[in-house]
Formats: sequence, C-alpha cells, structure tokens
Amino acid sequence: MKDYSLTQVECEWTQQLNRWVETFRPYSTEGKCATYIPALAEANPEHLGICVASEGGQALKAGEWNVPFTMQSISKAISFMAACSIHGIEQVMERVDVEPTGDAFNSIVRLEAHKPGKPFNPMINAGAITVTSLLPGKNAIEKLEPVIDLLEDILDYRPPLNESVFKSEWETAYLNRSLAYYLKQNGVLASPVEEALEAYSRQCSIQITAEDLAKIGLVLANDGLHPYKGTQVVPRKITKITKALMLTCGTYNASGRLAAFVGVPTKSGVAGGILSAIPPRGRNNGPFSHGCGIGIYGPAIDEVGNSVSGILLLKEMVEQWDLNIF
Ligand SMILES: NC(=O)CC[C@H](N)C(=O)O
Repeated sequence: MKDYSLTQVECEWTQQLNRWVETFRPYSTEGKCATYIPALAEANPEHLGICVASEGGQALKAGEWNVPFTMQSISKAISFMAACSIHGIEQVMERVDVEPTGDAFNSIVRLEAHKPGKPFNPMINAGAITVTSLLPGKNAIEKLEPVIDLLEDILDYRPPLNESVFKSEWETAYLNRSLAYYLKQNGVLASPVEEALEAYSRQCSIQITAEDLAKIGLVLANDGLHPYKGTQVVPRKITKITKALMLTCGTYNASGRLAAFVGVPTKSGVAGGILSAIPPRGRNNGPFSHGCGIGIYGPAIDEVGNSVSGILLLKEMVEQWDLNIF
C-alpha cells in the first residue's frame, strides 16, 4: 500500500505535459521494446507517461504515469547508493571507477583492454554487477534487501519484484554471465559469481512506476533529504557522486549527447524508464526553480537502450521550462 502519494496538480503545466505526451507518443514507432529479455517485449510500445514531483508533495502527471514496469538499469543508481552508504565511497571505488566508456551498457571490451580489468563505472553492467557483489548478505535474496530497504526509505512502500521478468532475464543472461565470470577471474567480484548475478538480475526486476521514479529523482535533487519525512535517506556526498555518474554515464553510450543536448542528470533502463533529478536553481522564473524529480516511462527504446519518446519528451520539457542544470 502506497501512503506517500503525491498530489496531482491540475494546472496549465499539466495541460502542457498532456499535450507533449500526445505529441511524442507517436515517435515510439521509431523504437522497439527490448527483446533480449523476452518478457520485456510484452510491454505496450505506445505507452508514454510522466510524473514530475516537487518539494511540497505536489506533482504533475500525464499519460501512463501509473503503469508498472521494471527498473532495469535504473536500479544501478540505487544499488550504488546502497553500497556506498554501507561500505563508504572509498571501499566501493577500490572495485569500480567513475569514468564513462562510450560503449554499450553490456560491453565486455574494456575489461580486457584495460588492466587490471576494473569496471569503468557503476552505471554499466560490469560495474553494477560488481557493486551488487559488495552488498551484504549470504545469498542473492539477502543482497537485494539493502536495495529494497533504500527504495522503501524513499517511497514508503516495498516495491515488488516482477518474477516473470526476473525469470526471463535470469534464463537468458548469457552476456552478463560472461561479464561476471570475467570479473571474478580478475579478482573484482566480492561474492560468488552466480550470487552477484542473481542479485543483480533481481534488482533489475524491481517493479515501479513513473511516479516512483519522480520521488527518487526528488530525493536526489534534494541531495538525499527526503522532502516529506525530512530525514536524510542517502548521505549528501553520495547523492552528488550519483548525480554526476547519471549525467556522465547514466544513458549508456548516449550520455555525452544527453548531457550536451538535454543537460540533466538522468538514468535510463531498457524497460523504458527514465529517472532525472533537477536540483534547485539560483533563479526564480519558470516551473520547478526549487528543483524536482522526473520519472518517465516509454517502453519503445532506441538501439542504445533509451526510451525514444521518453527522451524526446524530457528534452522538450527541459528546454521549454528552462530546467537544464548548466
Ligand atoms: N540497460 C539496462 O537497462 C540493462 C539492464 C538489464 N537487466 C541487463 O542487465 O541487461
């Protein structure tokens, strides 16, 4: 049961969001639902939803903002924050770097090309599997707990696992298995291979909505301070690093393009989710100058792995409402 619900504000901005959703929805035909995880292909490619959450628990919502989908790569930002909160940033940095790759999210190439095979950043699969291997717990189910606990701290409910998406990924995770075994060989993984892999696949299958993503974005925008409870749910310094990583590595090998042409810290997932955090800006004109969290869902993705209509919607909104952090 969700009790931290955002109040839907009906205003001219909501009407504008509705218009943008209908403008960009048709662009979904330029993408396709992911098929390499077979269960993801069952999504409706025409769905497009958005939620923008602001300080006072108010939100703008449009389209399919309430349709559940799995976090996929967006969970990498959560597991990174959980691992850093538990072990400290330095200990996590011993096993994973913070450099963009310019390669696909599941690429293995740099693990061999750069010795000693430490993953470049926590937002690609190799880095995320490594981060998950660091989470405490004797098995995959226990390792998932800190990720769900952190989500519960933010959302006020424990998001469920989509078992069929998990099963589908688990049965077809050949590339991730290759990455994980390679990492183990190089002494990078902190736990048994299958345990880290299973925990990683499970965290990718956590089911949320665009509204939930907007709440996560708002906490990031507020440097880890929960806007509703007033508690620090993630240490400030960790949220700063996470936002920097979202900007530089969060949308895979389109991260440079996103940073240059959209200009907001963003993490995407192959189920079509987009999480953005807009910190408060030192000006008082336009919507959301006190910062906001944005959650978008549009399951038709491009060849890089980002929602086609979702990114177009984000770009338009950021431009029109002057949300670019630069
Ligand atoms: N980019 C993504 O969202 C990838 C996540 C997916 N579970 C994978 O490991 O391939």
